[in-house]
Amino acid sequence: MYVLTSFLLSLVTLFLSLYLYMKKCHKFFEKSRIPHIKPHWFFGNMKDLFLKRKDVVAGYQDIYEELKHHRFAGFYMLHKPSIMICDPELIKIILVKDFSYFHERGYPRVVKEVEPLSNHVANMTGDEWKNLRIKLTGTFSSGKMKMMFPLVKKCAEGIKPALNKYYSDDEAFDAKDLNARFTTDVIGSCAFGIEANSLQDPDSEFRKMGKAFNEKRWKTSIRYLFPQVPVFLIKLLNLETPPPQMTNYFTNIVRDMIKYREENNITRGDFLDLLISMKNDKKVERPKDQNDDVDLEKFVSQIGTNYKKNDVEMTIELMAAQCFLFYAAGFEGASNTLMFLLYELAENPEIQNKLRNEIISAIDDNDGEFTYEMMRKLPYLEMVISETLRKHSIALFLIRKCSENYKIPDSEVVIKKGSSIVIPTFGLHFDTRYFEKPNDFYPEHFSDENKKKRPHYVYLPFGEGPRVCIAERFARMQITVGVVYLLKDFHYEVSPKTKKPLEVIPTAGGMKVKDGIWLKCRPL
Ligand code: HEM
Repeated sequence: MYVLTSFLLSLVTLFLSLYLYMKKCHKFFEKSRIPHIKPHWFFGNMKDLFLKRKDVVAGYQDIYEELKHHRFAGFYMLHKPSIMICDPELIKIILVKDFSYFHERGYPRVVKEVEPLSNHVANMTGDEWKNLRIKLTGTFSSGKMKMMFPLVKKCAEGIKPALNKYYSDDEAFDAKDLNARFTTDVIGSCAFGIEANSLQDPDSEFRKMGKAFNEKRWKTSIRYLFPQVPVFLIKLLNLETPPPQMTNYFTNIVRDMIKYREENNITRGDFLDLLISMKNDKKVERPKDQNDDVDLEKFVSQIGTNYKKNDVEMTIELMAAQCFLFYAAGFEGASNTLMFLLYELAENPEIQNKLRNEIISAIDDNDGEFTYEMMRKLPYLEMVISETLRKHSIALFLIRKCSENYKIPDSEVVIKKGSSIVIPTFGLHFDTRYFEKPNDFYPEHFSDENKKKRPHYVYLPFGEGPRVCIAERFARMQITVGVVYLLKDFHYEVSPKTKKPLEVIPTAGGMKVKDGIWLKCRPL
């Protein structure tokens, strides 16, 4: 009896302590005088999400719908307060003008000694990030993209033979798998300088390694939940991202490739070449490029001058990590955008036909050749890509961590150092104030006329400000080339195997579609 009473008393005390703690945390917005949604005492504003009554996308959309008429407002992830910025002008101030307060995303720290491949520019912070970002920004200029165009095109030539395997026996194919293999070949060629050949051989070693990395993203989620987990536990529980055998595999490719190129004086015009030239010319702080359309001066002024400018030593490990970036930060974005685009075209045959006509007549007018310059002459394709990136944005939201107490302009509210800021990409992309038909696939959202009508900073597929996606040009080029090669020889339709509605799950790497997207294709 005594044991039972003590047990019950302990339970009640525990529950009461938890209740009082949560209540105290949930006073934050009230005390700060920030408008917010009334929280549940335990779940905060995440009740439907935690009880799986709603998926993550729908859950966040509901929060945005409740908050969207405020310039900024608060919500609680369990006990943790987050501030959502809804006003486009304020979004601009936070992402660009007052960037120096918001230069971090608050990602879990990288332990360089045990996970050197994660030591890439997307994960870096402070001066380390600034110095490397300045150095790498020029490697994604239009001039450099023109150099990489033939490599991407060569990979895209593998799409036709890969698809030919599917239409012959009238079977549906998985658009997710096909585009993942194309993206893998592009990463192999442009970042690592190898022929990955995964379009023809789905079991190629390079594809298997990349696939394994993307499937292991749940480990990243654990690191988000426990950002300060000690190194010995990371090792003990195998939480290194990526795991050691993957680190060895990708680092060895880079090491061997650099040695081979240096010994044989070989250049290919790829990303690795650019890294090698940085390694060998330590004094060059930024890549020199006459053909550069990257405004580095503006970029440097945006990131602020209060940082220690230092040259970066390009070690093999650091170079390997930047090559791996194409997997870690770029893979899901590029391959998913192509997958969703194909799905939307299969669902919307009129759009598909209009797009194909544009592509085929541009190629015909150019003596049957698809060239880099032609990419600018495909306005409808650009609209279709932009609409795909709106409706199927890879990121549910952008995040920033406040690095110093920050007074929100035209308000009395001070955002405390360490607070999380959420910019609701998805919410903005589906807001009828900015996009007339948010739930449709409607490329006219991106006609010149409609673009002019919208405020800036409501369309954010690649983010904005100095921490914007470094590779937007590369990603757009890869997607454009991919779509040209997918459409010029084949027509796409939904099949009885196509799952509707699609089950989309946001993960640390981007949106994932459960069970793939099964389509039918027939040759033209
Ligand atoms: C369609 C394809 C892609 C999409 C939609 C996309 C989108 C994004 C977004 C939303 C961000 C966050 C921006 C912010 O916080 O403001 C980002 C960051 C980044 N992306 Fe991409 N991305 C794509 C492809 C790529 C590729 C191919 C690479 C390859 C190198 C890449 C490299 C990066 C890097 C390095 C960052 C972090 C930049 C920094 O912190 O300085 N992305 N991307």
